[in-house]
Parts: sequence; structure tokens; C-alpha cells
Amino acid sequence: MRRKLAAGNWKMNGTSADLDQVDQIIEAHPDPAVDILIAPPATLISGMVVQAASHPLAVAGQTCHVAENGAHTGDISATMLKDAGASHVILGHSERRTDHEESDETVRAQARAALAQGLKVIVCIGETLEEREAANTLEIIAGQLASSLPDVITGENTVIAYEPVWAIGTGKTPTLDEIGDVHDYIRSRLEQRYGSGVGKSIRLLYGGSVKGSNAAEIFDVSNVDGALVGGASLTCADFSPIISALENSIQT
Ligand SMILES: O=C[C@H](O)COP(=O)(O)O
Repeated sequence: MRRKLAAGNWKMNGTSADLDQVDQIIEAHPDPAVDILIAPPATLISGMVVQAASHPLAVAGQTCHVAENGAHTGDISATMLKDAGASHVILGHSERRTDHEESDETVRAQARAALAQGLKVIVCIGETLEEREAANTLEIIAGQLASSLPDVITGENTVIAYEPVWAIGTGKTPTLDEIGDVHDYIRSRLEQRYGSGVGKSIRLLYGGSVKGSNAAEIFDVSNVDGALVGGASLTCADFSPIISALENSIQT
């Protein structure tokens, strides 16, 4: 049975004053029935780790360099994330792929580097609007899965986030059938490549304009094991209802 995961990606948002939101989340969900994770900007990782020391909330980085250290101004390595107390790292987010031209091959190298340091990875994949309109979604997903993931992964150390690029921060979402089709397809590809046991154990998150108002119906879709939430993860008022919807989804 895959444990559900509510993951928040703060992107380039938040200063130390916003750590107050995490206190509120911890207070609202003292003994969560699902995993909760927040990926703050790198400057807040250590503070958030200290803050969540007595709570299962996991803290993640938003990317990592393929190298352990060296002359890479402005970058952060998996070793540094681990040292700061992060347990996970998000890799291959479409904003990284676009803003920093990160390719599938780069994402795979980052994943190898992160796994080697004992970090768990959340690997993001997803099609653009043009690719969906050209009916190429599954082909794009297959290519990204094949090239972004290392050859050896487990359900324990790897999560996949399906994020249609056109749904991120736009208020638009695919239909529930479309989400289900892609998630079922990802599951079948994972089972094919890694074997049924591992393939079935990897959690699949949906990301792209998830809010309190649409979370419950998305969590009902087959092979959706949680969400990677951007804008609606920035405050407890917005994120808590999503966590609660995920908790409710395992009771129905
Ligand atoms: O990483 C999170 C996603 O990019 C989703 O962002 P969003 O919830 O603001 O659409």
C-alpha cells in the first residue's frame, strides 16, 4: 500500500517570517495520516528542519547540482541539502527545465547524485500545451520517464510528479479522465521497466493548480497518490485543506 504524500513546493517564495505557516500546519496536523513535505527555498531549509524536528513533516530541496562540490556559483549540491537536513529533493521541475535548460539527461544525473547522498527524489515530468494539443502527451511522458530516471530506483527513494506544464499556476487542470490516463500510463511504464513490485510501489503525484476546492476529486483518480502543490502550499490556510482532503481520501 503506497502511503499518500502532500508535497508543497514554495518555489522562489518565502522568507523566515513565513516559517510561521509551517508552525500552523504542524499544529493543524499533529499526527498526519499522510506524509507531508515542503520544499522551501534553500535559505529556509535548515530553519524548517529545526522547526519540524518533532513532527514527521519532511523538508526538501528544489534542485541539486550533479556534482558534489566545485566551481558552480549559485548552485547547491545534494551533499549540501543533506547537510542542511533535507530528506528529499525535487528534480526536473518544468521551471528548472525551462529557466535553466535542464535536460532529461541532466535530471537523471542529478537523481543519481541525490540518491548517492541518501536523498529521496521527486522527479517531475509533464507535457506542454502544444504537445498535448498535438496528441503527443503519452509519447512525451514515456520519453521523460525513460531518460530522466536512473536505472536503479525503489518505491522508497523515488516519487514521480506528473505536472502538465500548462496547468502550473494557471488555474487550469486536465480532466480527471486525462489525469487518470496519464497516471495509469506512468504506472504501466514503471512496472515494465522496474518490475511489478518496484513499479507498483513508486508514488505518483499530480501537480498543477491543485487547490482545496479540487483536491478531493483529483485524489479519487486511480494511481494518484498525492499532489505536488505550488501556490496553494504557501499558507496553512490553503495547504491544510489539501492535506485534509488527502487524509479523507484514504478513509473512503
Ligand atoms: O511544483 C508545483 C507545481 O509547479 C504546481 O504549481 P501550482 O500548484 O502553483 O500550479
